[in-house]
Amino acid sequence: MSAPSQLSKDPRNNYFDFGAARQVPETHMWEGLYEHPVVDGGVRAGEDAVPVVDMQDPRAAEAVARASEQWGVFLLEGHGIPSELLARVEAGIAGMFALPTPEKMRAERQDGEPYGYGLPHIASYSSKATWSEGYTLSPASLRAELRRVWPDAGEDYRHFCDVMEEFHRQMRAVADKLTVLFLAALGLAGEQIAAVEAERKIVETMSETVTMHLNWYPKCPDPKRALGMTTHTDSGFFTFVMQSHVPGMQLFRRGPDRWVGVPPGALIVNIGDLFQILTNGRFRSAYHRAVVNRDNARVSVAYHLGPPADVKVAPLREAVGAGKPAYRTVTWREYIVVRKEAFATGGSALEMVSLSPDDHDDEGDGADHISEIPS
Ligand SMILES: C=C1C[C@]23C[C@@]1(O)CC[C@H]2[C@@]12CCC[C@@](C)(C(=O)O1)[C@H]2[C@@H]3C(=O)O
Ligand SMILES: O=C(O)CCC(=O)C(=O)O
Ligand SMILES: [Fe+2]
Repeated sequence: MSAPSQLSKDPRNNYFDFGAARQVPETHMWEGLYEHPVVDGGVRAGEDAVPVVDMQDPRAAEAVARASEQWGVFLLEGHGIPSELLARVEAGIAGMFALPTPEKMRAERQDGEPYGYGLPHIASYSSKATWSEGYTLSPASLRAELRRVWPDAGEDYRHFCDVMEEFHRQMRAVADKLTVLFLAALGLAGEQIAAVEAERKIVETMSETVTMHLNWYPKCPDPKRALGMTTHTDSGFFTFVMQSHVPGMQLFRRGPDRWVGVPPGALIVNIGDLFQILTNGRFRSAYHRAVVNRDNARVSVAYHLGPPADVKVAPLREAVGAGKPAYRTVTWREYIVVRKEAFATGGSALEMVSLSPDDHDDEGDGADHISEIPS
């Protein structure tokens, strides 16, 4: 059985015990994490303030368009998910990761398998290990999946499944509403969507393919040298990230190069690479990473939405207009392979599927295309 990368780093016991670590070992020590300054992205941060979209605002679609074009990320308010549910999700996840390692390892994700306990794909693309644990789940197979952790299907199991299913139900409803806002932001009205096969397929299938990735970032004795999640863009259409009360997500922005700390509390929406392709580059995906801290362990949940793995994604006719498609057609499955290559070369996966790489301008403001993964 092959172990997830971070778990295999310590040859003495085959997993790394974060709770017992008094310092960051060489295996988990990253260079150059603070090459660029870190600034606060709170509401009063002027041009560094991460955009906020209130779903209840009659002009929400305009705000979605602006934020998706200029940042590729926004904080979502007015979504109606009770904070009490989000607190239960957080407590449930913290409880699951607090289980003894051998119990979690029963659900270890196997090579080539999409779901299970273990670090995300991108963790295996770096030689250094991250200060985190992960669990990837499909809501469709949640109960069967979690029986691997809790074979007795007792009270803890039932409670965790109930909480995560309720979270999924509510997130799915928010995703449907946000999809309508995204389409309105692109100038596509309901009748047009129904009439155009590609758009109809996207709207209908997106919430069937949800993947949840649970992240656990333990307290770290030397947080400036360790990293919770490697710098990346999400690859699907869009992702919701719930990061409760402990901050940790940072966004990379150009002009000047800096990391913007995302304030905790609200639901975060990240535009993914396939959405950038679909909108012919109008909406931009954003590089982000997760840092760790000394005083608090942190939980986050990423709720990834995208097309079925083998559906072809190409720039929408309406987004291309009289211009040219900026990207070739790709499936999500193909794109994940391209992204792995991009990590190996330090390049940009979007650029690798771009039809006119020379047209990209790498200078300028934060919305510009970034052709290398920022360190
Ligand atoms: C649906 C998915 C998006 C994801 C790959 C995956 O198949 C399941 C895990 C997701 C995740 C979570 C952490 C960061 C990320 C880049 C990774 O390696 O695994 C994302 C993937 C993605 O957005 O490409
Ligand atoms: O934990 C975070 O803040 C980031 C998580 C993330 O980017 C992801 O799971 O895709
Ligand atoms: Fe992400």
